[in-house]
Amino acid sequence: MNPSSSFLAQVKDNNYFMTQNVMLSEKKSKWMLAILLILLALSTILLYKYSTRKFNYWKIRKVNYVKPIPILGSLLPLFRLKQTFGEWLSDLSRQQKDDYFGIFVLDQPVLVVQSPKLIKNILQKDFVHFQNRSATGSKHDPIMSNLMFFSDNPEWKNSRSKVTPVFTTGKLKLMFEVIKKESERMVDYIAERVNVANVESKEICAKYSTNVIARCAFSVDAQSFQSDDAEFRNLGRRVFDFRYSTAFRNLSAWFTPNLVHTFNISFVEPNTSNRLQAIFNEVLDQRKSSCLNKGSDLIDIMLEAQNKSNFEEKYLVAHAFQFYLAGFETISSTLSFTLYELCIRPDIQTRLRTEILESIEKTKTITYDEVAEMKYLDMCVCESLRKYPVLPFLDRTCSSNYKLDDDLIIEKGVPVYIPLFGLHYNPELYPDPQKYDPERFEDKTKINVDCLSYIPFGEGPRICIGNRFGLMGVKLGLVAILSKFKLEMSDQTPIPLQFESKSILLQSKVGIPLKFVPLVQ
Ligand code: HEM
Repeated sequence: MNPSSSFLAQVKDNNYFMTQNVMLSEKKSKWMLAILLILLALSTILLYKYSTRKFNYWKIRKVNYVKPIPILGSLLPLFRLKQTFGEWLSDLSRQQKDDYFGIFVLDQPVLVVQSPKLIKNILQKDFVHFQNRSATGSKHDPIMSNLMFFSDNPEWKNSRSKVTPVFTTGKLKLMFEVIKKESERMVDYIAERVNVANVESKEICAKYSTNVIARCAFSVDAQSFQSDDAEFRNLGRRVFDFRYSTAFRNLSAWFTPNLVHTFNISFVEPNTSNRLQAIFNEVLDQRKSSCLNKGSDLIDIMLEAQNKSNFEEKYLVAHAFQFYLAGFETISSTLSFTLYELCIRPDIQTRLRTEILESIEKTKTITYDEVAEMKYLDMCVCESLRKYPVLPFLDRTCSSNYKLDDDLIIEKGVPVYIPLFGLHYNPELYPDPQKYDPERFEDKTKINVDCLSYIPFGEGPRICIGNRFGLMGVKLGLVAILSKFKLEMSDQTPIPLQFESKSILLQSKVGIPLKFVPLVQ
């Protein structure tokens, strides 16, 4: 055979084998693709079946409910990030006229109770069935799992009884002086920014509340007014910023408690949490080895409690942590929302300032008792907390079957949400609810008598433990600011105010820019 024809035969053979191979691998790929598609279809069907398996829950019980979709349940509007969870629940309350209705948080049936009478039963009268929240902290995280907010009975009851003595009137009076000093620092800081348009008042309030909490819970001077980069303030920014990862952590605590435990999703990002713990441990060690500051702050009060009873150190850290988490954003938001309303309602601002200045004029100083006696100040703060309840919904889990009314038994394990924001904006309870009107609280004896319609701090045995401390921080901040400055709107002061949809707490989307004008020019 001539060499060129043998070469041609070889090439032909090779081509033949190559074509065979290509055909074989094409066949293989097609099979693989088919198997993949079948697996995908099967898992989609399984996922669909699994995520919708409880979707008849409310129908069977003849409870009106918000139609769910697979995987997201009733939460689709929230994923569009147009509203906060509190506003969404409030809208639902307006649409659903019944005393209660069902929703699905992903695949979990949840009962939303909006009748003030039934709310009173759940939070107070029949508390024994609703002692725990549905929100949770990861059980693998020694701090989060021991936060009072997230703990279940009996641990909760034990912590609550240990921490309650921190907030007696005597102790609050001691903390009053510490807070007053911080309010004076805030005034000095504002004095350097007067007559300037669009000063970010929310940031000023956050610096103030950070200093207050750092002093009262950690005995640390946070120095937030000295530097924009102060460590404590930065840690606070990271806990409540508007990043998607923060939203994921926060929302998981309420909406996917099982995943929180399985994947150890911490409410606070681990770096921030570790740093706060390290600071607190340092302070604790210093305090144990010194005899300074006895009895004036949370650490001393808790060390005292530890000496009296068996109080493990991990609880001390968790309580200081709790103080920081629960206290700093709530105080700064309530204070800044009040500044916002006062700047757009100069008549209310003037009336409040008159009360404050008259009170200071009498004694030339500000005392705990005087602040407690300022009636209009109290009315304004109450109205701020009605319009801006920082935690816009409450949650409980039913711990044993409970007869809600003649038509429904709430089963053990079902979460119950109370749409606090919706309640506070119900026009039947609060006519013209968008209006900022402190007169609603002229006579507080009429509020919450037979039912619960005003609950910015929650209610019942799990009511906010720091409510008097929080009110003191907000009121002292207002007294300090209004006795020195007039508040005016700036071109960027948002009207109406929009809330940040990625935050579980009520926060303004764009901060609260306004102008401070000195009273004495
Ligand atoms: C204006 C300020 C504040 C507001 C509006 C506020 C609001 C709330 C609300 C709505 C709850 C849930 C209550 C419930 O489920 O019934 C709560 C719980 C709690 N708050 Fe506050 N809070 C404020 C300040 C504070 C401060 C300053 C502290 C700490 C020092 C604090 C510590 C707590 C704790 C530990 C709980 C959980 C109580 C428990 O489960 O027994 N709060 N707060």
